[in-house]
Amino acid sequence: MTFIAMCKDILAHGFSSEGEAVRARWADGAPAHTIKKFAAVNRYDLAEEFPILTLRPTNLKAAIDEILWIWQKKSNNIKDLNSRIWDSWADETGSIGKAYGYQLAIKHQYREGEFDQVDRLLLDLKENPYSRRIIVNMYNHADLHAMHLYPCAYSMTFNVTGNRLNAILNQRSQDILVANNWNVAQYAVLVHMLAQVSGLKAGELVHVIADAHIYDRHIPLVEELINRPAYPAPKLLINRQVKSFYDFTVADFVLENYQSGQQIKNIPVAI
Ligand SMILES: Nc1nc(=O)c2c([nH]1)NC[C@@H]1CN(c3ccc(C(=O)N[C@@H](CCC(=O)O)C(=O)O)cc3)CN21
Ligand SMILES: O=c1ccn([C@H]2C[C@H](O)[C@@H](COP(=O)(O)O)O2)c(=O)[nH]1
Repeated sequence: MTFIAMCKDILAHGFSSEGEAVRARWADGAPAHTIKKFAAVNRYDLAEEFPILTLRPTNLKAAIDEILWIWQKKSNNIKDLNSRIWDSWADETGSIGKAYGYQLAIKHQYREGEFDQVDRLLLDLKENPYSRRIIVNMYNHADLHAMHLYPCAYSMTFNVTGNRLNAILNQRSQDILVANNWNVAQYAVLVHMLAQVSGLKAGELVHVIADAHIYDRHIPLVEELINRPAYPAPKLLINRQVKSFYDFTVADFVLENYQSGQQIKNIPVAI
């Protein structure tokens, strides 16, 4: 299983940041050190199975809500998000700065007219699916100074092979325990959504993680987690009536037979 193999690799061969100056902090102010691996590359065949972790539950509804917040609502304000996961990075107005959804709402001039990056993507998938130029990129240097946290999952490259929509998710940094299951499941759902509204089938998701890390306080939790039994992948059911990307809601997704281990309660999140 991909997650277990990656964690074993990081735990056994990871490089420790002890002794280095690190940015992230624990709630008590202590530096949040990690052990990390450079460039974890994981492939998920979405035609084969839905890649959601079964060692512990993932709140898929909340993960989809966040992906819709970024890609569909194109919002950077936690008032438009139904979970509290971004609270620590929001200012008094609820904004997380010019990050994620803010970037996807910006309109750009193309030869075909003015579009934001999501509308540009939807147009390409319908009209020019075999293009090798279908990229969505949120890592905008001009605005980094105004982002409360630099985008972690920052770009997607789409590539259609036959009738299959494949995608590479580029992530510069990942908190493996808190966010790997979350990011993989939500981007897998995004590929399914885009495929459905473009008359395509979901193909492969390739997740490239430049800095794949386990925080020091997560090490015993990960060691326990990866020794649990895994269960067969559940089935993701999607409302096939939805024809427009902008019509999807969290209610259009149902996980059938999601069997998993116990939740790990109160995982500390480095800020
Ligand atoms: N250190 C760190 N790790 C992260 O994963 C992370 C950040 N910082 N900063 C910004 C966002 C916030 N992210 C988060 C934060 C918390 C959860 C989390 O607690 N998820 C729970 C339940 C969430 C819920 O039900 O509302 C889960 O079960 O997955 C997920 C993603 C991902 N990102
Ligand atoms: O979608 C996300 C958002 C954030 N993260 C993690 C990765 C890092 O642990 C922190 C960000 O700290 P940096 O020092 O900016 O790398 O947030 C994630 O895994 N997934």
